[in-house]
Amino acid sequence: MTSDSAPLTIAIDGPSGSGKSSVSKAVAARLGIGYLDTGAMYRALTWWCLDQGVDLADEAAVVVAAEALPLELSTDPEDQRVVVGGTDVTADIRSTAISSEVSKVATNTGVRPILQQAQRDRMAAIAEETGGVVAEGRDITTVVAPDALVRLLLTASEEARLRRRSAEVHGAVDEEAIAATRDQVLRRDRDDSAVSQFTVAADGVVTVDTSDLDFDESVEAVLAVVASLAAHARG
Ligand SMILES: Nc1ncnc2c1ncn2[C@@H]1O[C@H](COP(=O)(O)OP(=O)(O)O)[C@@H](O)[C@H]1O
Ligand SMILES: Nc1ccn([C@H]2C[C@H](O)[C@@H](COP(=O)(O)OP(=O)(O)O)O2)c(=O)n1
Repeated sequence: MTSDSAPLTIAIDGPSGSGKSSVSKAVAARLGIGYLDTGAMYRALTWWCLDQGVDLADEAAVVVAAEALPLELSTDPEDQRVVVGGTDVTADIRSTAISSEVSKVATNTGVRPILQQAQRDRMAAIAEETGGVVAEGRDITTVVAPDALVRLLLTASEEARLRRRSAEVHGAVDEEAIAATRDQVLRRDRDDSAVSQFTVAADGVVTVDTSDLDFDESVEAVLAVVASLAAHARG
């Protein structure tokens, strides 16, 4: 925590497979504060559009859907739940089907400000409720929360990110599994880079490269940066 009143706001960006979601959840749990998965919001909107028969190429229609998105998103880092229009889509939004389409929504420039404002509102509510928030995504350190106390870019080599996502999605890291993972990691990051800067740390953003760190070491590395910046803020 910083001073008694100021909430501990932590923004973490990075490419696919860098460990943002899992490390952010572990950090939030260790600090006893809430968690916001902004990627889940883009994924939930993608799922909602497909469920409602909205053409993802019809940018105006997707904006209308974004404004009416009936999204319930858990903020408990240890109990992540995503519900859209009463349907639990926690698992569905992580499917390859959604991963292969989500960039169409994420690169919709009419959608972004709607979700970015919703993310700011949710961050403020979570911080108020729990004393702080860890929010992760692609543009949190640069657009959504550029004034966050802690701003981190979590990155890793392409090889490490492909291996991690392949193990997670396919349960294997052989050549075939890695090849099947390339689109949802490397192609998606290329598409996403068109609307967010998350490959190079912006001014004031600390880079944590997890290429050669295991999961626990990654969590400890992030917690060390948080402790250092929080102490500095206390003066
Ligand atoms: N440093 C690490 N070493 C090994 N595996 C990791 C590491 N960080 C995350 N993982 C694993 O890699 C996979 C992808 O992590 P995730 O948090 O979903 O990444 P992102 O949210 O950046 O796409 C998950 O199965 C996660 O447990
Ligand atoms: N703040 C954010 C968060 C995610 N996105 C986009 C980029 C991604 O392709 C999708 C899904 O994000 P998600 O964090 O779930 O993706 P990864 O877990 O990093 O693979 O949404 C974004 O544009 N801005």
